[in-house]
Amino acid sequence: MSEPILQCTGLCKNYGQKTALDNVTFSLQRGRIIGLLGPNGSGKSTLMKLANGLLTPSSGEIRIAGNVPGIETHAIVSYLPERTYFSDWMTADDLLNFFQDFYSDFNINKAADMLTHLGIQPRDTLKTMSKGTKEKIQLVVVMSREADLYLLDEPIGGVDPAARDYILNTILTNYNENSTVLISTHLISDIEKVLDEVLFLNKGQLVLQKTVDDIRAEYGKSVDALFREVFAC
Ligand SMILES: Nc1ncnc2c1ncn2[C@@H]1O[C@H](COP(=O)(O)OP(=O)(O)OP(=O)(O)O)[C@@H](O)[C@H]1O
Repeated sequence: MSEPILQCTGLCKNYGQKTALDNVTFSLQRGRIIGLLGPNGSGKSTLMKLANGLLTPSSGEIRIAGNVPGIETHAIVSYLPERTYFSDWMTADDLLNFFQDFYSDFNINKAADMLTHLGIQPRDTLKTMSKGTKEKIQLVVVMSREADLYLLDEPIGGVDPAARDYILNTILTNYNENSTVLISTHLISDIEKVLDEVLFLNKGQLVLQKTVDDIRAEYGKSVDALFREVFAC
């Protein structure tokens, strides 16, 4: 098997006394779309931030294509954070130019086409846009990079169901067979049709890593149904 695009070994992250990730070990291969699923506070965003080098592990390690997160990995990872970091005065056009300046793998024509398709005006500022529209723009720019690994932290939470389908198709059609997409979400039933594999996190521990096909074959259930059973309150 080829080198994993992402590998965690005994990964732990504490915030003071609070354990957010507890001895997490798994690896992800290239060419897969993977759902990172778990209840509130299970450690999904923490894992995404560690993969981006925004946090450092308390112990254990996380590697992207064999490297510790840093300058080399930023060049191959496209990250959609859980919260926007763009300024309100920026227009959609500004954002495209910003990405083009920052990332040599950014395909500005692809991004512009997607914005047109979504009916987003290039001269509108983020300040005047709805939450869902802002989310769409962010996802468009993140998916318009030719990255090896896309880390999407809650990409469709504020987007209406019709736009969700467009966005999922955008994800499917914009990644190539050597890339991997890791998506954290609570909207499992919307997203499971595009997933190859899922990771279930519970209280910072990895409790399941399986392909969607295996889940259907072994449990006779959808991922959504299995999630509701495993995490029933
Ligand atoms: N900056 C922080 N300081 C202290 N504790 C934190 C901090 N960030 C996260 N935590 C705690 O770490 C745990 C994991 O949080 P994290 O945000 O990774 O979970 P999550 O699975 O992304 O949750 P959600 O689905 O609600 O977004 C939670 O118990 C949370 O309260």
